[in-house]
Order: sequence, then structure tokens, then C-alpha cells
Amino acid sequence: MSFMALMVVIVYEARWVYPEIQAYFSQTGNLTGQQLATRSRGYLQGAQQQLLGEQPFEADSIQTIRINLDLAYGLLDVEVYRQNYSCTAPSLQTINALSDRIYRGTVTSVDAASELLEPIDCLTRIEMSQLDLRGMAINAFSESTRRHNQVVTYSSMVIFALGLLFWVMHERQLRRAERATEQTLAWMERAMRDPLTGIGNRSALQQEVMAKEGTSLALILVDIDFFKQYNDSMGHPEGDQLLRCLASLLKDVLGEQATLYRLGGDEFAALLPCQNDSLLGDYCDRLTSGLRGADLQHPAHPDNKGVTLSIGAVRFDAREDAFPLAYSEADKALYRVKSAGRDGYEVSLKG
Ligand SMILES: Nc1nc2c(ncn2[C@@H]2O[C@H](COP(=O)(O)OP(=O)(O)OP(=O)(O)O)[C@@H](O)[C@H]2O)c(=O)[nH]1
Repeated sequence: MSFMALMVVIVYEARWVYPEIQAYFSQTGNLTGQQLATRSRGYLQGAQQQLLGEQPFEADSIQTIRINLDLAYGLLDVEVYRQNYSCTAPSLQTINALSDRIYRGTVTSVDAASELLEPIDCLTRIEMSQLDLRGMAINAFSESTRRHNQVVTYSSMVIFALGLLFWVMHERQLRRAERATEQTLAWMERAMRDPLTGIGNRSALQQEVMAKEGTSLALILVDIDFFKQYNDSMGHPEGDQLLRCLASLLKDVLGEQATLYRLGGDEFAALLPCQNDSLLGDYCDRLTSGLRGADLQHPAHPDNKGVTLSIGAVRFDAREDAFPLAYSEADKALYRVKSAGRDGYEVSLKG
């Protein structure tokens, strides 16, 4: 935007200054007006000196005087002089007539020399006038150049200020957009997390399955047995603590390659790479033995055990359409474990 403004001003200024440059050269063209008059006067004064010099004249001298007069006539016979200086026409007449009279010998040299004073005076006035015009042209040019310099300077300052302003506005807009993107990402991140345990939620699980499309995965569903009784006997905060503790236990037991999710209440899910069903059984064994090793107390367990888990697992190829079936199979397996008395796992082979 500011660049466009800069270009517009440069083009505008170039258009503006160009006629001034033209004017300068056309004014300097008028300088030749002064030079013509000076040369013309030089020829007249040369003729005048010759007229007042040798007496009587030789034929060559007369010829030279006439050539000087003709040259002076030619340089004075300029349209601009005729238009602007009233003494031009009479002076030309005088020079012309004098050349004839000198040729015919009808004028004395002294008279001829004095008759040339009028044209010389005329030429001197033309020179002075042309000199004044030149001065005025130079003054006008330098004044307009100074004005243009001022305009260019002020324009540059305005463009610089505008550029700065646009830059600041652009930067602010950029910061705002970055902040909004960060907030959106943070919000999306939060929306995918279970606030209690810090692991992913059900949406995150589905997204992860889609992200791993084409790979072979193990889905392990884990549910705490008699968690209601645990809550009732230990209190809700202790129940929360058990949920957090279990999340960290699952992580420790299954390792870094597992991603964990809390699906709601006391139900968790783990997603791991899994090439064969026997590996699936290994994962479940690791879970049950890890839990036993942790020896978590459950004062209200109906079977007088510590905290126990019911686990249902399935292996499946990660595809969006295959996931609901796999989930359902793992859930059914978990339900069968619950029905069979809890504290165990079942691997479904229908994934
Ligand atoms: N402390 C705590 N309790 C929760 C939370 N969410 C759900 N619950 C409790 O978890 C319990 C789940 O009860 P049930 O679905 O009957 O499960 P259960 O008691 O483990 O019974 P089984 O699964 O059949 O062994 C309920 O009492 C819920 O109030 C939570 O975020 N924190």
C-alpha cells in the first residue's frame, strides 16, 4: 500500500519537474539572444574602428568595412529583436544604407563612424535586456526548483510516516492474528484433553485413530471395578486421585508408544501399535501385573481385594469406518469380563 503511494508520488513529481527542466533549457536558449547582439555590436565596433583609422580608404578596407556591416546586419536581423526592441528596424536601415553609401563614397568616414553609434547603442540595450531576462529566468528556475525540493522532501516525509503507520498497523494485525491462532489452538488442545487426568478424551482418541490410518493398532479399554464403592467409602476427591494415579500407572506400564484416553467416569482407553494378537495379550498381562505391583487399596471392594480392573482388548487396522466396530468389540469383551466377576481381561479376535 505504502509502496503504491510512493510510486504515485514519484510519477507525479517526475511529471511536474519535467516541464521545469524544459523551461530551463528553453530559457538558456534565450541566452543566444544576448550573444548575437554582442557579436553584432563587435562587428559594428570593428567597422567603426576601421572608419576612424586609415585615411583615405583602400578598396580592400572598404570591402572589409562592408563585410563587418553585413555581418552585424545579419546578426541583428532577428525576429525576436524586431518584435521586442523598437530600435532594431531603424538600426538595420542605418547599417544597410551606410554600407551602400560607403561603397559609393557619398559619406565621410567620420560621419559614417558617428552614424554607427545609434545601432551600437541599440545593440547594447538589447544585450542588457537579454542579460536581465537570463537573470530572471535563472532566478525563476532556482525558485521553482527550491519549491519542488520542498514538496519532494515533505512528500517523502509523509510517505515515510505513512509507511511506518502501515507497518505498525500491519504488525499489530499480524500479532492479533497470531494470538487468535494460538488461542484457537490452545482451546482445541484443551477441548481434546481430560482436565482431571491431563490425558486425551474420546474425541482425541478418534482423531488419533484417523492420524494413524493404515497401521495395525491395539485398542485396550480399561474400567475400574466397583469405583462407585471406592468413591462412597473414600470420598470423591480420593476417587479423583485414584483416576489420576491410574492414568499415570497405565502410562508407566504400557510405555511411551501408548497414547491414553479417559472416555468418561472410570473408563480409560489405550492405543498402541500392534502387529499380532499375541502382542495384544502381552499388553493386557503387563497391565494386570503392573496394577498388582502398584498395590492400590480399595477398602470397599466386595471381594476384599485392592483396586482391580476389567479390561477388553482388540486389534484392528486403523480406518475411520473400522474403528466403531473395533470399539464395540473391545467394549463387549470388557462387559464379558465384568459379567464373569471382574478383575481380568479378554482379547476379542473379531477386530
Ligand atoms: N471421583 C470421581 N468419580 C467419578 C467421576 N466420574 C464418574 N465418577 C463415578 O464413577 C462411578 C462409576 O460407577 P459405575 O458406572 O457403577 O461403575 P462401578 O462402580 O465401577 O461398577 P462396575 O464398573 O460395574 O464395577 C460413579 O459412582 C460416578 O459417580 C469423576 O470424575 N471423579
